[in-house]
Amino acid sequence: MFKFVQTKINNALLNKKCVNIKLRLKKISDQPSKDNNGDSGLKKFDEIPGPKSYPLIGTLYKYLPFIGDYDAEALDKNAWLNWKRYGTLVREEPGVNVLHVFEPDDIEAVFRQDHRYPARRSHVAMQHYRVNKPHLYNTGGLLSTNGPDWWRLRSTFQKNFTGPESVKSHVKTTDCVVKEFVHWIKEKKLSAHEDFLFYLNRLNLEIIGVVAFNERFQSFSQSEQNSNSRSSKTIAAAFGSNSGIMKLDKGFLWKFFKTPLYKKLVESQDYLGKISIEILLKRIKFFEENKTDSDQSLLASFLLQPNVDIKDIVGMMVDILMAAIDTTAYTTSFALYHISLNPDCQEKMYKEIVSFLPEKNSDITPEILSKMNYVRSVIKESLRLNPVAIGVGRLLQKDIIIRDYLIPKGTVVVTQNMLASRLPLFVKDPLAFKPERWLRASSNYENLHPFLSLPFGFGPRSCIARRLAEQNICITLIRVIREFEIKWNGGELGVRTYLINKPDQPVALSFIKRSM
Ligand code: HEM
Repeated sequence: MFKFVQTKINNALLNKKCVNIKLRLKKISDQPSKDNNGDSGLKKFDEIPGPKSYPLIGTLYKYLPFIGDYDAEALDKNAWLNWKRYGTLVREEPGVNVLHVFEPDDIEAVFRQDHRYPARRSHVAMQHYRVNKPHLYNTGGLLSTNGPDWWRLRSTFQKNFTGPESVKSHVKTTDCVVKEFVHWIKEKKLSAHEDFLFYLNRLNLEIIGVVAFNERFQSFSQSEQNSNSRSSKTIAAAFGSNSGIMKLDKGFLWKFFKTPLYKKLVESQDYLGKISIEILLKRIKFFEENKTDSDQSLLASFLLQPNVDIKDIVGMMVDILMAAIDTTAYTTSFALYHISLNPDCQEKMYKEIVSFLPEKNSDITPEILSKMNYVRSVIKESLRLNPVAIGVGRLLQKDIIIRDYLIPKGTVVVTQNMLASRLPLFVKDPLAFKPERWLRASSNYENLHPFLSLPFGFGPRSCIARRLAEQNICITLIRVIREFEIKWNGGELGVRTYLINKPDQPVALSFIKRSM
């Protein structure tokens, strides 16, 4: 239904928007120029259209049940209402000044004017928790820290994540884990309406366990499926941390007393901290007794780095557990959803995979991965329609100019990439799943705006593990489609936003074994 209404309104808006976009393509200067009277000639932030704001509560009433028509867990739908009602730039004041930016040219302008230490206003309560534990943490961690402290962390750990050789070195171990997973699906005989997300979470815990820490959680074993097991509690603690972040960021009561949501965050962070320290001590002991080059994990590379602070490593380990499991499991869920609903795409994928892996058990190598163009375009297309983040958030470190408006330092800018990626103004037939639009060699290639789909963010603050995450998803899809034909058993899959976009109903799939 939502899809239908969206398409109708999109079409009605299309002509108007095309005229607007041509009229307003103006060059953006870095600094506001002032005339002799000191008047910059720029419009004020308050003049940007948006819902009415009241003293003290700002626009928070829009999120209240019965009174407001925004839903704190449906940010994609709020974005849609904002775009429909107010246009390309929308001002909101739910406690802080927020600017929603919808068009790719404007999104580009935001990033082009970003500070050298791009900042986000998120994970505020988690930062509060960590800085109050100075025996364990030096900072709030990479996710929540801003300014020079953030850069110190980022530059310490970046090369371990992003170096092409380092990423490739994880292909073999990841493939081993995924092969086991595929074997497990064959044995398990999943029922048609079971939620496959439950198992994708386990798979991604297992993958990040070996890649990041050289640690197997054995989360598919009988005992680990128990809700009290280490795997189950780690997955729950990662979700428990992530799911409260957005609401805690909006609120402030937790600063004065421990609200139930803050308590949940504390419990989850306590658990992730405990697990990280146990693994860290185990690795340090291992290195004392063995040669270090037998361990290719990220943690080994952190420990081998000169002058690295052990408390920064603990923070990084907890951030990895928080950032790796849900994001990758949700992205894989949406990719499987789209593939299963588009049999032609599935067949093309299968043909490409078989051409590189003629035997089911043939090894996946970095060279093979680099040649799987169609599979990679499937991932891009799925992330266009279903990015885990609705867009990218930035806390402005200086005044910037967008479309003749002066946007003051301190404003939270949210780029609305998910919504923009679903508008016919920027993409042909936007709600259709067409991986070919990403393939230069295809007649259906579209030269999409480079700032339209940004599932991993942009610039120096973008996802530190992008290559690793893409590689993990690619290996998972290759192994699943090589082994099974998949079918979708559910309805239209939407999202609920708990910081990131989670499937709003069970990921219900059938797996039909392929004969060869
Ligand atoms: C499909 C999977 C993933 C997606 C879509 C994703 C997406 C994102 C996005 C949108 C950001 C914010 C970027 C920005 O502000 O410009 C981010 C940041 C981050 N991601 Fe990922 N991510 C994924 C997987 C992972 C994994 C597997 C890890 C860890 C192993 C990870 C660790 C991080 C960290 C630590 C940051 C904060 C970086 C910083 O602030 O400097 N992510 N990710």
